Amino acid sequence: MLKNTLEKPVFFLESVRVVVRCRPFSKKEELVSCENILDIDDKLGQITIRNPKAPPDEPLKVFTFDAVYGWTCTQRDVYDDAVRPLVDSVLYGFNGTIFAYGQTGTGKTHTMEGASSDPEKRGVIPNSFQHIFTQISRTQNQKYLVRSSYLEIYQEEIRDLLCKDNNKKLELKESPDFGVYVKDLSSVVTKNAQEIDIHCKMCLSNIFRCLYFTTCTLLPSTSLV
Ligand SMILES: Nc1ncnc2c1ncn2[C@@H]1O[C@H](COP(=O)(O)OP(=O)(O)OP(=O)(O)O)[C@@H](O)[C@H]1O
Repeated sequence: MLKNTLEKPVFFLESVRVVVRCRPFSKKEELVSCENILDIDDKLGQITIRNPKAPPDEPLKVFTFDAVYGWTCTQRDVYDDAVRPLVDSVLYGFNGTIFAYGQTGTGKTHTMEGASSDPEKRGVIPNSFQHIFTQISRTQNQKYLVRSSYLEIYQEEIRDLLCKDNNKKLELKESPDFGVYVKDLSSVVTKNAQEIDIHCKMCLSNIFRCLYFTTCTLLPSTSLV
């Protein structure tokens, strides 16, 4: 009997988790002596914000999240804690989305893409590709089909970044069978992380982005026991 090496993932109790990553000051912010107004408590998942212009008796504003990551957190820390369990559950057959949100310059691209040349600086996207294909290569009694799509949502308009004519605006639809989907969005079958990387690089030159996400569909097919 062939052994299934895919471990049952640790599921989060919540179906939606909100985590916050606070980036360090940029050189420019240091040069103009920006003042830190945040206090991060990663054990409690809390961020406390002090309004520097407020009178001293004004209460601090405290916000609680599922997790918070301070400026010393590495790309690997963020991946292992916030993303790895979700990707594991996708490999187990569940749907999962990782969505980066924040105002310009807050670190979405750094967190999601990072610098692909340095393994320590790789972000969520390349790390999840690596994770998915490593796990697939270790699984012996299950076959996977990985399809990748790359799209941009900018000012309410959806563009297919794998399509040469990406000026065509796509529509968001809902079907009783698949749920919400993007009509006519192209997808390519990908066999390894490098192939996805090549597709992403082709797409990146076309991006003028405000928000994006990638989707990977994993379709377990025949189970060989
Ligand atoms: N955790 C971090 N550690 C070190 N540098 C960071 C971190 N997060 C972001 N930066 C740096 O801060 C700058 C802005 O980050 P980034 O480009 O990722 O922001 P963004 O949210 O994607 O902005 P935009 O919406 O304008 O594209 C970059 O120079 C990036 O390298």
